Amino acid sequence: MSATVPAPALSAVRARVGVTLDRATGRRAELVTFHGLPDGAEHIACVLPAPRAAALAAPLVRLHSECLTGDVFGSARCDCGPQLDEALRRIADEGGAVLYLRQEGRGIGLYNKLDTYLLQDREIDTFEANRRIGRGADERDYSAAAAMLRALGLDRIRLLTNNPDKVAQLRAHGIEVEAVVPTRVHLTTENARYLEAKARLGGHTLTGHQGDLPWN
Ligand SMILES: Nc1nc2c(ncn2[C@@H]2O[C@H](COP(=O)(O)OP(=O)(O)OP(=O)(O)O)[C@@H](O)[C@H]2O)c(=O)[nH]1
Ligand SMILES: [Zn+2]
Repeated sequence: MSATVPAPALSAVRARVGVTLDRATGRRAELVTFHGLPDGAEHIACVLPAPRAAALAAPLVRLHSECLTGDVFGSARCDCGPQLDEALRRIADEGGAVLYLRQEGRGIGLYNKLDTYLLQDREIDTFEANRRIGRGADERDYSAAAAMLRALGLDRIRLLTNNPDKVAQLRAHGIEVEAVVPTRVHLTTENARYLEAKARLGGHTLTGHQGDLPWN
């Protein structure tokens, strides 16, 4: 009689690798990989343990959508680089996780995003530019993020975001978002048009800014 090999559990943790994060004040973290994520992409979690004083609050979580231009090269066209730094620092202070989601260009991919930048250079906003190349304004789906949170045992969280769609999608997947914590508004002259489009067309609630926002 042959033994039955159990099918691997859907979306389980594959490996936890210890690293020191210079970007988050030298704190130790774990980079976590997964088996069986619903979209098959190589999403990764960066888990930071809670310091003792913060251990009672629900963990603080950021779903960070990949932005190679902003995260790696520091492009000033968007606010992704400063948002990633802010998230790592705050989560290092409070305990939680950054899920680094491979959803470049709000799901359209890097080359397509760079094509839309050429359109944006002709005064077309970031959402319309996606549509002009035949793609959705925002194609992101957070079911993999929900599966990662579940595999990490993080079913009850505080979510660091200004994007209501992330909250709605996680809740629809059964993640208890106990509180929504706004990220700072990293406004510069170069990214002002991008942020204005997020607030006006993307439904983002940009409130965490000291002083008036130019589009209010
Ligand atoms: N298509 C497209 N994608 C962009 C552009 N600028 C940034 N992105 C992508 O947008 C994603 C970040 O999304 P945002 O809308 O800035 O912020 P968010 O993550 O939805 O919301 P927050 O949680 O509040 O930060 C990343 O995947 C970036 O690659 C752009 O001009 N066009
Ligand atoms: Zn960006």
